[in-house]
Amino acid sequence: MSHYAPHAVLFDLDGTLLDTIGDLAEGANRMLAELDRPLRSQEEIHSFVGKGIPNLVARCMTENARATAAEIDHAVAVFRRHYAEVNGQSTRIYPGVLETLEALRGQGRKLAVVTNKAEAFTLPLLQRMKIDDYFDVVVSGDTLTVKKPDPAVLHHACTLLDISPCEGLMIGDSANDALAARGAGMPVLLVSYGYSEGVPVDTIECDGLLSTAIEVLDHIIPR
Ligand SMILES: O=C(O)COP(=O)(O)O
Ligand SMILES: [Mg+2]
Repeated sequence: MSHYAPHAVLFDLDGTLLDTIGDLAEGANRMLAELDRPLRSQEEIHSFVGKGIPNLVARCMTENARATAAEIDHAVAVFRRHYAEVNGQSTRIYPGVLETLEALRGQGRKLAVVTNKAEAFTLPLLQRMKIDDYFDVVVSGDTLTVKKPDPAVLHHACTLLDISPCEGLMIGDSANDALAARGAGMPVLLVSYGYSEGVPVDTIECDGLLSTAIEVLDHIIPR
């Protein structure tokens, strides 16, 4: 097992820190119902999460169906209205996450969230789940004009954290996290319980798999 001594640990949000699928599915199906489109199963929506809200909405509208670009743009606005109402309602913190954040903080490491979720939903959700105080830096899906897997979001987070990418450790759940970290030159561990767009997580190139968040601590040299 590889061991790291990171100055900062950067976490993905959906599927890594928080189980948000119930609220994402509720927001998506309220949108589809309002637009008179066929509803989607939670399993389908699970495989659509990972590349941000516009991508989730586009996939809900176009997979085995047709929609114009204008219809998708309108659907994004409808989704955002519904998701704002349900964001956090059925969201749960994954087992071991609070203990892990506490331990890392206790070791004096900086913590960050780097998510593809839009900022308007990220900050209220962190507050609602009472985990916002753990994080020194939050980079959301629309903080820059690009999202994960573009490494620019990790470079941006590192600038705000005042570290170089090799002094960070990324914890994520999908190829978007792994590719962003690889591109930035940052080690990356993936949790096996999250949302990986229907791709088996053990087929994604990374530095190690975690079956619960607390296993992050096994990869870190204590100080
Ligand atoms: O909003 C998404 O599609 C995924 O968000 P995440 O980057 O926190 O997993
Ligand atoms: Mg994720």
